[in-house]
Amino acid sequence: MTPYVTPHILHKNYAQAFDNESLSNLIGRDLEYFSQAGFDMDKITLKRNAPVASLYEDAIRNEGAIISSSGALINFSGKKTGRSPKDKRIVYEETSKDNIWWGSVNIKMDEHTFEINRERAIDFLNTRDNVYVFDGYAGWDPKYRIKVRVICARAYHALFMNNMLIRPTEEELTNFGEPDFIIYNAGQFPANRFTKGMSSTTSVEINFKRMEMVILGTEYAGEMKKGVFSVMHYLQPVKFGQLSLHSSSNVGIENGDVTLFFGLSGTGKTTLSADPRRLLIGDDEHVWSDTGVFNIEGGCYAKTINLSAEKEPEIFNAIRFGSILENVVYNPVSRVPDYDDVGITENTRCAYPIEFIPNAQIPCSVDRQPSNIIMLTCDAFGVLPPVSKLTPEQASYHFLAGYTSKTPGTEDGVLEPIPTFSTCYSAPFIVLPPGRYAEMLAERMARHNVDCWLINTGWTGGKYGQGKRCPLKYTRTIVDAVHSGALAAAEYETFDTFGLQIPTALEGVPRELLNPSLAWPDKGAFQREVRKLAGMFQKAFALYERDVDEKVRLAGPQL
Ligand SMILES: Nc1ncnc2c1ncn2[C@@H]1O[C@H](COP(=O)(O)OP(=O)(O)O)[C@@H](O)[C@H]1O
Ligand SMILES: C=C(OP(=O)(O)O)C(=O)O
Ligand SMILES: [Mn+2]
Repeated sequence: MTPYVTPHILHKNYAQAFDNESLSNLIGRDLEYFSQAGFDMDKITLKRNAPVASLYEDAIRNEGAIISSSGALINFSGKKTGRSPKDKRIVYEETSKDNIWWGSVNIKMDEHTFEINRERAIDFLNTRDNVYVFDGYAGWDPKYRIKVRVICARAYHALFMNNMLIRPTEEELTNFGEPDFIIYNAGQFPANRFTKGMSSTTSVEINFKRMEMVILGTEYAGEMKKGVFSVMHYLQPVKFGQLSLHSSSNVGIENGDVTLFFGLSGTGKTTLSADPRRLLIGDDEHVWSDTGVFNIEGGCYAKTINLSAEKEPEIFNAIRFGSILENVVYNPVSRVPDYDDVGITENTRCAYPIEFIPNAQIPCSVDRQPSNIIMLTCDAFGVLPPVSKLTPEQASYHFLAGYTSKTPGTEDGVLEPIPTFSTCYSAPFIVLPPGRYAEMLAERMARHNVDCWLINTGWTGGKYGQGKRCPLKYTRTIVDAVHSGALAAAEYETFDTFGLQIPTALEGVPRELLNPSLAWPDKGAFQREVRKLAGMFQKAFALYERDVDEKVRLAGPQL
């Protein structure tokens, strides 16, 4: 079969895009690349940057996808419905060996095993009739962006990355050239457990020397977008000298003030950054550069569990033609999604292009330094106050400690909120030693005089199972007060043991909620949980103690 190249979705004139001459260029160059990589070009049909409509058709025809009542494509990722951190590895080679933070997060893989898995992925892709290619960018700032190529067997995965990467213009696509990073996604096919270094049939691996990623044995689409983030979390500091952030970001419509929201999965980055009073720069991955802030991605990946038009209208309305709903249960007659049904997983998701959010800042970058940093934590112990103001030392301390919980479903095997210390609020994606990100953050915060807030979107009035999660409306009121300046001007009291400054009053938020010692009915139980959590902080922070200033070490909880 002759390989063909389909026009990019943004192209206005299909007829022109099928013009033979412009196509032959692409085919010539791509043929060479794909043949060299081992693709059987006589057998497979390559679909490069295929139109959304045709990806819909293929996903429906070949993968059991369904069109939802609002036009989104409902897909299923199979057995894995969250990330597989235990099966994630980085290749140990001369460029990575002295840079990477090796340890429990970054498991070593040898170069030969990578080649075996890469070949296995390509062999699998060669058994398919259709192989999808999506070429796009990561990073909205042309100075710091990279070109990413995704090669996969499912139309669903191609559409997912069409939504999550930055979509090139027709001209950019024609002149795309060699990609900087390639993802081979053969997720339907297992890794061979007898291959040296494999511990299961799932394998997600990055090779920084080859600048390639191979996925076997998991079809969870989120692995690809977080793979791109891991690469940027490496390249931005190492190659460009810029700070990559696992954060969302938005900018004030009136005064152009920029806010970064750090947070591990499920803490509220996506939910809280979609704010009708502000323009959305991005919901998950950014770079704080010398000149401002830019988004790494071209789309958002929202959790849809218990989603409602009333509570989260921007996200609810982004679920339409072109969006992908992942593992969402739907009514088989009406095709209406049931966001309350967690029968498949609690980690139900929707991936949509960022322009589906009405007040998105496009291009997704600003030439302004941040004014506020919000560190989101989801405290399952119900101990931390819903908001506290951090000193620069406390900011460094909490960033390194990264205390929060893993939310159900996002990682394989996590069934209820599990307290965790996720350094830099991005442990599953961290590549370099945490101190490197923390130093850059502290330096930038000091240089630009940024205010920092710790916001607990987790439990209040009792621990998980007893208290309740901080109602979203109060968290939104708190975030509004950060932006209006009302919080900066508030009166503060000290929250003992943790030494945190908490506002004594804030309009729209009940007084007893602001101070957890008032919210807990059982004071003795509260004190015990405070001490328990403080002890956990101290234990977790021991890892970083030697590398930080005395002042930062003392900024943590004191028993
Ligand atoms: N107080 C709160 N603040 C933020 N999100 C909340 C709150 N209470 C409940 N939620 C829910 O928690 C989830 C947060 O997920 P999300 O914003 O996607 O997190 P992230 O983008 O950090 O992974 C959403 O389902 C949201 O509706
Ligand atoms: C997609 C993920 O991240 P987030 O929940 O931060 O969007 C993830 O952790 O798999
Ligand atoms: Mn998110």
